[in-house]
Amino acid sequence: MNRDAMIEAVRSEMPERRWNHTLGVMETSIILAERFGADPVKAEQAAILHDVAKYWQTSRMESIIRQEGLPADLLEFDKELWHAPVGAFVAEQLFKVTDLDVLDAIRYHTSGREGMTLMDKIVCLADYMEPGRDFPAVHKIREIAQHSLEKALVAGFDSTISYLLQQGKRIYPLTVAARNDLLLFIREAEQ
Ligand SMILES: Nc1ncnc2c1ncn2[C@@H]1O[C@H](COP(=O)(O)OP(=O)(O)O)[C@@H](O)[C@H]1O
Repeated sequence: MNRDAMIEAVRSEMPERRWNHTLGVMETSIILAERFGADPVKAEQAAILHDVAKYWQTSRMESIIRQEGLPADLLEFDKELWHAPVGAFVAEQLFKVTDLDVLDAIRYHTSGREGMTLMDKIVCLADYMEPGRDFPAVHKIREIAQHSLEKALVAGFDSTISYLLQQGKRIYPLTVAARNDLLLFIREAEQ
């Protein structure tokens, strides 16, 4: 599917507010890709599709998770986490995306994972810091992202984890693994 058709199809899946967020993630993903040496075309494609399943009914997402063998442990955590792996499934099956870099960046854009690729990091960070975002740590995250993708992402995960702790909610383990791994990556890069 070409870029314009993809944009129109994704746009029709969400309210205008969320589409504006997607536009922000597209713009920010391109900037980060250029800054940190990734392919901006792939980064933009992952950004266009990252929230494609965000407004799908819970029951529809649950069926896909169960029937398509997506990680079953997702079902024990906040439903907000489901749209990312379901989105990767939709990108592959309905939008015919074959590039694993793009599919994984969609799949892990909310949770992160151990061993995040450059593309995973870019889309996940863009989701945190696109211009429409407004939460206490966002200014700091944008500032850190001027020089370090990994440090900015750790700051993003820290804000999510703090929020979840404050709310007494469960933390999906992939996010903890992602944060631990990024801290190791940063330490090794500085040695
Ligand atoms: N690691 C996690 N464990 C549990 N819940 C999470 C985790 N990461 C995100 N969430 C939940 O998912 C929500 C939405 O995340 P995200 O998709 O990044 O937000 P948005 O809908 O603003 O794009 C968070 O506010 C939080 O409630």
